[in-house]
Amino acid sequence: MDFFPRLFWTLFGTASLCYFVINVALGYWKRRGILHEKPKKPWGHLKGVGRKRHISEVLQTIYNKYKGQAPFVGFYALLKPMLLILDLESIHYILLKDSKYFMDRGLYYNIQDDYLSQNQLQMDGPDWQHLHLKLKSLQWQEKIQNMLPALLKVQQTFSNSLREKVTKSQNKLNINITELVEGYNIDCISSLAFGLEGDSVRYRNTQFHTMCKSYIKSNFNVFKAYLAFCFPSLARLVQYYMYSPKASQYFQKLISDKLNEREYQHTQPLQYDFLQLWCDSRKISQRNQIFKKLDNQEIVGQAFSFILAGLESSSSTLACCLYELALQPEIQDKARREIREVLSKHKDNLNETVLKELVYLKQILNETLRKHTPYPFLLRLTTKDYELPDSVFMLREGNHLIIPTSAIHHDAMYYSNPDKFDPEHFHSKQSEKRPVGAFLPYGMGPRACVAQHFAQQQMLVCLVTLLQHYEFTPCAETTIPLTYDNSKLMKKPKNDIWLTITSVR
Ligand code: HEM
Repeated sequence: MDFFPRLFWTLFGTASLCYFVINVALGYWKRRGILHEKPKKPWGHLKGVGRKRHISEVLQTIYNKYKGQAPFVGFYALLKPMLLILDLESIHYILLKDSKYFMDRGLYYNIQDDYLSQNQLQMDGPDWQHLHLKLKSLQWQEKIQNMLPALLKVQQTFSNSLREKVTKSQNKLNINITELVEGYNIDCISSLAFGLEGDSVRYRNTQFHTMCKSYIKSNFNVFKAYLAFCFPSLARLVQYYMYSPKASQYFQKLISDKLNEREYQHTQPLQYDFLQLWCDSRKISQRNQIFKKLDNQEIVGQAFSFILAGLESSSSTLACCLYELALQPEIQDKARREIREVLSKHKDNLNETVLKELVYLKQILNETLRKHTPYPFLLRLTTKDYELPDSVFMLREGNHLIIPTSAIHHDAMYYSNPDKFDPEHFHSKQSEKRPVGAFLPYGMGPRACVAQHFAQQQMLVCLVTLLQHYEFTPCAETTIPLTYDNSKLMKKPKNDIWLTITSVR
């Protein structure tokens, strides 16, 4: 056959096959008779996401359109059918009561070829359960209080360096808040999880800092990552990996050196930290055969989860919080008054009791997590066919579920005037009235955030340090209103937040 007819039939055949595959894939909810949002070919419902729209906008639009009509509604992430859960009762069953059917997230991980993916956030099935049991046996949630001194040591360095910087500029300067709080969080991670002290206000370009910002491989491609999410077994077969081998090697070597220092040279840190907890666990587990000891690789994965799960979420929350306080000085003043009163009651000794008594500051933090929910949705995979109680609705094995936390946090049924930043939303009288599941910034159930208490402590300590001594106001570089970076799944400000910082007495 001549070249042109052959080319024509090849193109025609490929186009027909694509058309067929797209039609079959995007007809899934129709074939199952499930209420669904009509998809646009071939994007499903993701048209413009990543460029013009943030994923949370799409989820909120579908949530607002269908809530009250059914417990869930079907939609498509490109060709992948997904279910958006619409009511709090179903959420309660999925995350908590019947969580055994929804223990997985269905994210891609590859223990053999991508060591850093061996972390609690990404792993599923027996791999996750095995690690989860080992970590649970360490009772680390209970031990987090013992780590406050280590956290306060980081805070002290941060506070001293910042004071020096502000004093040098005649007590007032325009500052990149995003960088400032991110630096504080990196110092917390490097010190508590990797045993490496940092001082980000003075030294920003350390190797640790660079690796925290560049752990994704340089030729990362969103489309390939999407394919790995849809076809994980195939992706493992072709040894697909996401993390930069350089970052992987760096974190592995760092942890292995630090573990050697602590285990064989017996260099105990002055303050108890996560690395010491993992280190000690190896001695305990040698005696207790029920739980096998954590190996180096698992410790690297745990330490890395501080960066993967904790860095952007905490940094974005702190930056958004200071932005909101700069726009509403009366709320900022009230927070400062509370911090000063509580601290002076405890002779300026920042401790667990002080953090407990900072009721209004916690309202502010919760309001930030509500309005700027860093993880705008939770993800679950149905691992067994499941009928929602008292209904005719069936979730099939393999269905991916999305719980739209950000949309729920903006639902006027649960929060009056939801677009306004108002810490009174979390006044105890308001919170008590709210149903379970209406505030889920850290998720809920067995796969909820493992570090919720630690993250809250870390953010409160930072806010106390900043608000006690400084006032924050908008400056010429402040972008108002704040918009989110559409290219991220997380809700993270698009532009760095700049504010004027002024020393106050
Ligand atoms: C503002 C701060 C933070 C927020 C809002 C946050 C939120 C979340 C959310 C929503 C999840 C998923 C929950 C679910 O699916 O039900 C999660 C999981 C997780 N978070 Fe956090 N997180 C924060 C900070 C941290 C920090 C500092 C760490 C450090 C270790 C951390 C470690 C993890 C891990 C390991 C998981 C996976 C748990 C599992 O699947 O077993 N998070 N977090």
